[in-house]
Amino acid sequence: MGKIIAIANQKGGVGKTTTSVNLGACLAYIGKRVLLVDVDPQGNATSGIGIEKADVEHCIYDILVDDADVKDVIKQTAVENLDIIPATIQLAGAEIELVPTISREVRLKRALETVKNEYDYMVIDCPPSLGLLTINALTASDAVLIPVQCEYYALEGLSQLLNTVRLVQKHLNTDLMIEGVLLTMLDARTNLGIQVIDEVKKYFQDKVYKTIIPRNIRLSEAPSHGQPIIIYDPRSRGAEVYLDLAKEVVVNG
Ligand SMILES: Nc1ncnc2c1ncn2[C@@H]1O[C@H](COP(=O)(O)OP(=O)(O)OP(=O)(O)O)[C@@H](O)[C@H]1O
Repeated sequence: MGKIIAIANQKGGVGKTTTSVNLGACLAYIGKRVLLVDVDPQGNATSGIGIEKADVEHCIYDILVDDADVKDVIKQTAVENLDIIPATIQLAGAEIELVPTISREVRLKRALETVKNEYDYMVIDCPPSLGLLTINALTASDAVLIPVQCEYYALEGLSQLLNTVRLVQKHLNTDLMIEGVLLTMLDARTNLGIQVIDEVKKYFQDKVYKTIIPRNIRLSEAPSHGQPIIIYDPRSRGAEVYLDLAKEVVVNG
């Protein structure tokens, strides 16, 4: 049975999509069968892995709102072992359209269960909010990975996220675990980065991944080429660290 990991933090621009795409691609690179699930209406994971929006006939919206069969929505990517459930801007309406529907929080869970045996890992890219889309992702997942950007106020807003995780654990998904906290966009030239690392480790202790993602220009260029870093520039520091993260995720079980 595949492990489902939600990449979540309601703060914008902390590295959720970069981590979803590159963790997914690196897990695939080391031979795991991976499904990337784009639950962000911005659809950046979809375009970042090289899927043209114009080529997307069905997307995650059809699964969540119209009960479409997951198998009809999954697309292969150019990366071996890596499939995707794409998102388009149509998904922006789902947050509101789902409100009056039956079992609105468990729709993604039920859908992913139908293909869970076909993958070793499913990685869900969440939107920057704690609405119904993120709740669906947390309800469907075995674990949540929280990217935290190495900047001032890094911990700000995390108590809201942790509160949402606790509510989901209590009411919707008792099995949900905190997979780990990932420090992202570290600028090693500043003392600030080191202070943030200390602060986050004090708070989350052994939940913080050993792998820390530095700021790396190649990581920010790769999405515009529709490629994960492991394909775009396999020798870059960015490729190295996301491969380290994939291995850490596998070792953690
Ligand atoms: N390690 C890194 N080094 C350099 N640039 C990065 C790195 N990680 C992310 N970025 C860039 O920072 C921006 C925000 O990253 P990303 O889109 O992954 O964040 P996000 O949390 O998914 O954002 P949103 O909340 O909008 O969904 C992007 O332009 C991305 O290319």
